[in-house]
Amino acid sequence: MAAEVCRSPSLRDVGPLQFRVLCRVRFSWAEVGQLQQLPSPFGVGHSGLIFSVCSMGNGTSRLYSALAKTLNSSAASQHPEYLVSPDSEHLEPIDPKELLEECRAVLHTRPPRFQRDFVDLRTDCPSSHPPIRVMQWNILAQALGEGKDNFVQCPVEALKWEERKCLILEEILAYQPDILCLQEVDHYFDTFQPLLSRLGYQGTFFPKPWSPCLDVEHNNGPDGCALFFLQNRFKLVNSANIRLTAMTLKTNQVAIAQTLECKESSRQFCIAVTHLKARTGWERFRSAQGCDLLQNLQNITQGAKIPLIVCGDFNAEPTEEVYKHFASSSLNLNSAYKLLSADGQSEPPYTTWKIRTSGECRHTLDYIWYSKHALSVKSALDLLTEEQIGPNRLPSFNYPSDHLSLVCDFSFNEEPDGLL
Ligand SMILES: NC(=O)C1=CN([C@@H]2O[C@H](COP(=O)(O)OP(=O)(O)OC[C@H]3O[C@@H](n4cnc5c(N)ncnc54)[C@H](OP(=O)(O)O)[C@@H]3O)[C@@H](O)[C@H]2O)C=CC1
Ligand SMILES: [Mg+2]
Repeated sequence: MAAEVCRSPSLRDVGPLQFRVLCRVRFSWAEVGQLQQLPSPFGVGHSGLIFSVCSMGNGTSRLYSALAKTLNSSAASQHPEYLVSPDSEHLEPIDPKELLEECRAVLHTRPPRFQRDFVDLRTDCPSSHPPIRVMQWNILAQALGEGKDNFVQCPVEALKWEERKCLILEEILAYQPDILCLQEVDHYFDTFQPLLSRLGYQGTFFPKPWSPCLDVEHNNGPDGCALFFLQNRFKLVNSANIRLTAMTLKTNQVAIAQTLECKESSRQFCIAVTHLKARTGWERFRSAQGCDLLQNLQNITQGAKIPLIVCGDFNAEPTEEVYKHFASSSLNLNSAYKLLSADGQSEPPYTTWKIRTSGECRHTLDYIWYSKHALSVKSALDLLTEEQIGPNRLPSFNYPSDHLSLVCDFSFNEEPDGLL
């Protein structure tokens, strides 16, 4: 194996502002065998890529250094390279405004951002503490967008990572969520973890065990779920990386669940992110994965004693069984985006809209579930209109993913005892 440290500027990858230290690792298939013996924080993708599956930071950097020393340095190879954890300890904080300006400079040839507004949902529940802003977003894995998804009306130039990542960052910087729940992240270590840590977030990544990204030539590693929270607002109480099961079988889908404590109020809550199995024909499988996730969340919230927020691309319309399991769970959950409808009972008409070879795919698949007695939704970001999305649908030069971001502001209800 050969390990080398390379330095590269930030946003372009990524611009002149920042300076990054990255560790680049190359290893042979023989070494992949050795890597399989490693303890759980590390995993090996089936194309021979190494990745860490635990929360990043100093601990992982140290683990990585230890790993590098255990491998035989004579066995250099021509096998795929993968960028492992950058050492975020040495990274300077970034001013979000400066990063936004850098993103806009990269995007100067693109059409302007779509305007989306927060809808005030007026709860009669005043809170003395600032709301908790949660963003749910399937950001579209770069390898899947370029190699698998077949977005037939989307020009390949619109998918260029150097610009698309700026559109993703711009969306995050525009809404400044306190908590960010992402799916299809295949640029965690080289983009989101280093940049978001410099914006004050603590991140965790859990890749899919057999990510379809690894089948794509020139992939950037596996895709998975990522969860980020602002360190100045929350303290991590505990964290669980969950590989979902279906009828007791281990599946390729994952979730992250973390218990956080608000620094202002000392109130605790659990936040979870997941991405369930896609495609028609897999409805029962998704339902079983949902049941497994609910069971895990029952245990983590001590039988619903701790308020819960679950964000996900469920790959299921509201008519599906998995949706009904969540809606009728003893965890007492409601789906936040229903509150945007006139009667508060209907999900939005779409959260994803794309054109594949099979035709137009317009579906409601993404949700933010919350403990309806313990939490209130103060406001929610409205969705893009059909006109904004345009005739070629998503992704596009204006919007980086085939899924829309969902953003909600939550507050704790005053007297949740016994009502969770
Ligand atoms: N070697 C092995 O033993 C195994 C390998 N694998 C690999 O994993 C892949 C499947 O993984 P799995 O996690 O089950 O994947 P999923 O079926 O859940 O889908 C993977 C991704 O494909 C996107 N997708 C959904 N519908 C379509 C479509 N019609 N066309 C193109 N893309 C679509 C989904 O995006 P969205 O959620 O946005 O809809 C999703 O991110 C296999 O193709 C294989 O490569 C899997 C298991 C075992
Ligand atoms: Mg997708």
